[in-house]
Order: sequence, then structure tokens, then C-alpha cells
Amino acid sequence: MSEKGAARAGALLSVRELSVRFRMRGGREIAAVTDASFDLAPGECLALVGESGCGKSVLASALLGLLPGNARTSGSALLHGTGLDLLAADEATLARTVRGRRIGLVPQSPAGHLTAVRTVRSQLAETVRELTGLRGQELAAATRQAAERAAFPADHLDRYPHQLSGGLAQRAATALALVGDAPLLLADEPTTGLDRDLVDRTVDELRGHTRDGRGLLIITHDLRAAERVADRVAVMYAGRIVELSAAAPFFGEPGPRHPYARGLLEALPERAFTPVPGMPPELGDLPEGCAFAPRCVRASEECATVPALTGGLACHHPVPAQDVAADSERDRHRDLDRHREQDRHHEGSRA
Ligand SMILES: Nc1ncnc2c1ncn2[C@@H]1O[C@H](COP(=O)(O)OP(=O)(O)OP(=O)(O)O)[C@@H](O)[C@H]1O
Ligand code: NI
Repeated sequence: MSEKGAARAGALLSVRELSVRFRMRGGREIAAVTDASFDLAPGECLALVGESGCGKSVLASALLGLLPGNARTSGSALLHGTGLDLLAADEATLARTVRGRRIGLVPQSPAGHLTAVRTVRSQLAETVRELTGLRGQELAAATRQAAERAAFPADHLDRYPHQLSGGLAQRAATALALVGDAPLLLADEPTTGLDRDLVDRTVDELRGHTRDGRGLLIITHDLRAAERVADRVAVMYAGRIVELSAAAPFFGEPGPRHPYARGLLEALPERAFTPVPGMPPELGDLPEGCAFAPRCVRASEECATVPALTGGLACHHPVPAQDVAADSERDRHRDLDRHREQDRHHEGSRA
């Protein structure tokens, strides 16, 4: 998978060196996203994971043109079939042809995205009508189906957003995002506030969206959900993608190669249940080199420079490679010791 240079042929979405800076009062700058590059293939689900505040939602907002006025974006994000660079497109184009039509969004805080003064049914129906053109009985039925897809209970359809629990608001937002089967779905923490069964059901429904060559970019804290649905995983740390890997070797053997990604997995209750020590850095005050180095047991002088993302990894000391090297080094010493031992033994018996 190419990470730099030209967009990949046939990709649904090709993001290259996407960076987002927020200008703050006093000239301070927040480096929310730096040089993010990835492709999303038709039919593929990519999970974007990483600690709170690492830039995941900002990345998604940048793709949809939903950043506030103090944000500056650079790089490119080509959306297949539109000839559009999402980062260069004007607001009218994004509003008219991209958001909701080419790209569906499950927003991170659904309550704020639902219209306060209208019932869920009326909001869903409007979206269904807009995107499908259905009317009357057919529209009513399609609205109920849309709710059902996201496990939104039919008997709550006539409620207003403020009458919904967080989990129900989440499901209403997911239902809205699924209407119209946009070629690309961005789901930002779509399972917040849901219990495990509903998490599974929701991510399975989102995954189902990738049938027929559609794509899914799912942003989640929930590594179990990511493991359940993702084909590939992108791990973000302090605004950068530090590892981009196929999901099977990442969650299984040999496991992640970036020490941070490894730490994230080890923090899971069903694994070692030990959190990554320390705290992520302030994005307004990043260190010079690798931002993870201060928390990394493997850090050395090399880490004073930012490692480039090559072969899906941005690290001067990737884990298995070193472990394998360390193990073979240990084995070599053990063999040497054994040979010396044997030599001494032979010498002893000769004497
Ligand atoms: N409008 C803004 N102005 C200034 N800084 C912002 C703005 N929006 C986000 N940020 C900063 O950008 C960084 C990345 O935020 P983002 O919301 O993308 O994190 P995240 O990875 O989605 O976290 P979470 O998992 O908590 O949702 C944070 O440091 C945040 O404070
Ligand atoms: Ni977020």
C-alpha cells in the first residue's frame, strides 16, 4: 500500500499528507493532524484508533469540510467518482453533493447533530425523501426500515432528541447516516453509550454497508469493535498515523509493531490490562522528534527525529523486529555459553 505520492488507482478515498492546524489566540498553533496518508479501497473497512485528543475527529471533520474557521488544512483527499479533492472543494459543493450523498457521517456527538425541534421520525423521513425520492406510504415504510437498520426502536420514533438517552441518540444518528447508502461512510465513535450486544449489532450493520464496494472509515476507542469489523487499522498518536496494518496480524500474530500500538492492545482488560504509562503530549506543544518517545521504553537518540511512515510503520524501534533480533542475540549467547561449557567439559575430561 502506497503511503506517499500519487493517489492509489481504484481507491474510494486517497488521503495524502493531510495536516490540520488550529490558530489560537496569541499566535499559538495546535497541530491536530500531521501528514496523515492512507487509502480506502472499495468494500474495505478501516478503523482509526488512538487515545482521546489524538486528532481522529479532526481528521474526519477535515474530510467533510466541517472544521471551524480557525483551522488551516493542507494535503489532499481524493474522493473516487467525483474528481473532487475534498480538502480543496468549496462549501457549496461539499454541502450539495458530498455530505450525506457521497459520504455519510455518524457524528461523534449525535445529540448536537439532530434537530432539536423535530421528532426522529420527521428527521429520518426528510432524509429518506431527499435521498430516495419516496413519498406517502412508501416513505413511511422506508423511514421505519431506516430506524430498524440502526436498531432504533419504532415506538420511540415520535420522540424529540432531548427525550432520547445517549445510546438512542447514537442510534438515531446512525440511522440517518445509513440512509441513501453513500459510497463512503465515516462513523466517529458510533458505539458510545451502547452496551456490548448493541455495539456488536451496530458495527455489524455498519460493516454490512461495505457490501457492493462501499467503504467504511470507523473511528473508535473500542478496540474490540475495531477487531470485529476492520480489514485494516490505522493507529494515531499525537496527530500522526504511526501504524497502518492489516487487522488480522495486528490483533492476532505477530501483533502491532509500533510500541504505542502494542501498548494500546496490552491495555485491554482481556490482555495484560496495563495502561500505557504517562500521558500523550499537548498538540499545541509537541516535542521535536517522535512524540511517543517520552513514553517509550525503546526510545533512543534516534527518536530525536520524527520517524517517517514507511511500510505502514513510523517508528525507529518497531517491536517484533527488535524482539526477534534480541531473541536471536540471546539465543546466540546461549549457544556460545553452551559451547564454551561443552569445551570446558571436554578440556576437563581430556586433562
Ligand atoms: N476547534 C478547535 N480549536 C482548537 N483545537 C481543537 C479544535 N477542535 C479540536 N481541537 C484539538 O485538536 C486535537 C484533536 O482533537 P480530536 O477531537 O480530533 O481528538 P479525537 O482523537 O477525536 O479524541 P476523542 O477520542 O476524545 O474524540 C485536540 O487536542 C483538540 O483539543
Ligand atoms: Ni473524536
